[in-house]
Amino acid sequence: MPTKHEQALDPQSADGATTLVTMRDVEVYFRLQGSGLSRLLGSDTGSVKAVDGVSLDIAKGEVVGLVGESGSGKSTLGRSLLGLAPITGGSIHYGDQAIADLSNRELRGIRRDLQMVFQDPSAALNPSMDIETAVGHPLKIHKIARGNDLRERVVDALERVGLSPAEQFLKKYPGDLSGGQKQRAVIARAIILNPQLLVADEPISMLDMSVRSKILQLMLDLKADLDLTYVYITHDLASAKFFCDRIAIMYLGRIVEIGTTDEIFNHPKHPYTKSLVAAIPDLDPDRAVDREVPRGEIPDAASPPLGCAFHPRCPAAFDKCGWESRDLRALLEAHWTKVPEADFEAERATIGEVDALDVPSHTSHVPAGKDHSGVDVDEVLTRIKDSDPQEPLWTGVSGRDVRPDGVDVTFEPGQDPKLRAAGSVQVACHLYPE
Ligand SMILES: Nc1ncnc2c1ncn2[C@@H]1O[C@H](COP(=O)(O)OP(=O)(O)OP(=O)(O)O)[C@@H](O)[C@H]1O
Repeated sequence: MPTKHEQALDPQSADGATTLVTMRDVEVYFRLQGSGLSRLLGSDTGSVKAVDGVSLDIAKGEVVGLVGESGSGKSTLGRSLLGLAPITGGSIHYGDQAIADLSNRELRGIRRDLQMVFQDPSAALNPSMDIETAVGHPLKIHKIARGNDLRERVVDALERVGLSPAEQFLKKYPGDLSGGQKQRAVIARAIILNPQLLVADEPISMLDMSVRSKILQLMLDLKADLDLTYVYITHDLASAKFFCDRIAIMYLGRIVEIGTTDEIFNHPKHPYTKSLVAAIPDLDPDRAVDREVPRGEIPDAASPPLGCAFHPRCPAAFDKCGWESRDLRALLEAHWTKVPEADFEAERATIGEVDALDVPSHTSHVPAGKDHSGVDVDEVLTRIKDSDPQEPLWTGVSGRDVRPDGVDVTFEPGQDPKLRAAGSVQVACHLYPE
């Protein structure tokens, strides 16, 4: 007879697996503080969309990877799952319980089932607490065991994570342990309450190369022994390949592609996924291939690009992708870093102040410099276009109106691609229309 709790966790998905966590349109927006004056005036200081409309089901027993560059929202999404980062939109259900609706007491109860392993084991362990106390702490907090029973459970957890013989570790302090041993102790603490799901946030990135795969192997062994489910957060696609059943590629708060590990590695669809897969270092120099690393850096999440957020860096971008004023400014500046000094001086004098292009818009005005006209500006724009006709920004230009004081450049409004099925993966990219 299943317990009430087990019944709650028993919505069967189509393929028969039990869905443990259901996320729908999850948003985690952080309000920007702004200056004291703007707060006083009540003006809108904007927000960072750390997670921006993520839907994801996690089946019991799965290892789901959240992969992306720094700032893509992986940690915030992982934290939101445990109620550590409050959601500002959408819903997260653990079984039939909506995480956002839980009281603090109920959340504490849920945290027996949902545990987190962090990146830095040194920061996760109190340096003045011995390992027995640290690993047994959750049992004490939840009033589950004490005395000999508690010690036995700690010994069992330490043995399970390979800190063996456990008795030799009980009275040690974190400072006595290596990085790998500390992370094993952190994992022991995370499993001691028999959780259902572990969110592991870059659990190996601060460890020596020599122990990284051992820790991942330990986690896989524990998964088999304890029937665990993992959410594995990493910027390192190679480790996700080893560890995950399914991988969600994140970019600026969104999932841009999700599929089985095999699909993601062997048939990546989103240009961002392709670039991440191509950027994995190849240990065999004879098999080295050209790397299609995305150009530029990940944009500011407080002011993401219009249209598809990846378009400014995308090698496959085209007219629909959402070109805008900031792309034009970036293009002008990139061009000016490449031309000879004299051309730069002349073009820079022809075009006036371009700061206004920093306001995101599909219409922009490129002003003429002092003693120059719109015709002169248009000539410069033509020269720039002719110098690199493959530049995808020009596919998005729907109008170039020459005015006396400059040129109005209008872009196709573009669209923000939704995540949708493309073959056996889901992908958010205009290259894969409905
Ligand atoms: N408490 C917060 N207040 C304001 N902004 C935040 C906060 N936490 C995260 N952010 C912002 O949200 C975005 C996503 O951050 P997050 O840490 O989730 O990304 P990440 O992919 O895990 O990156 P990293 O690997 O560097 O941790 C970033 O732009 C970050 O600056």
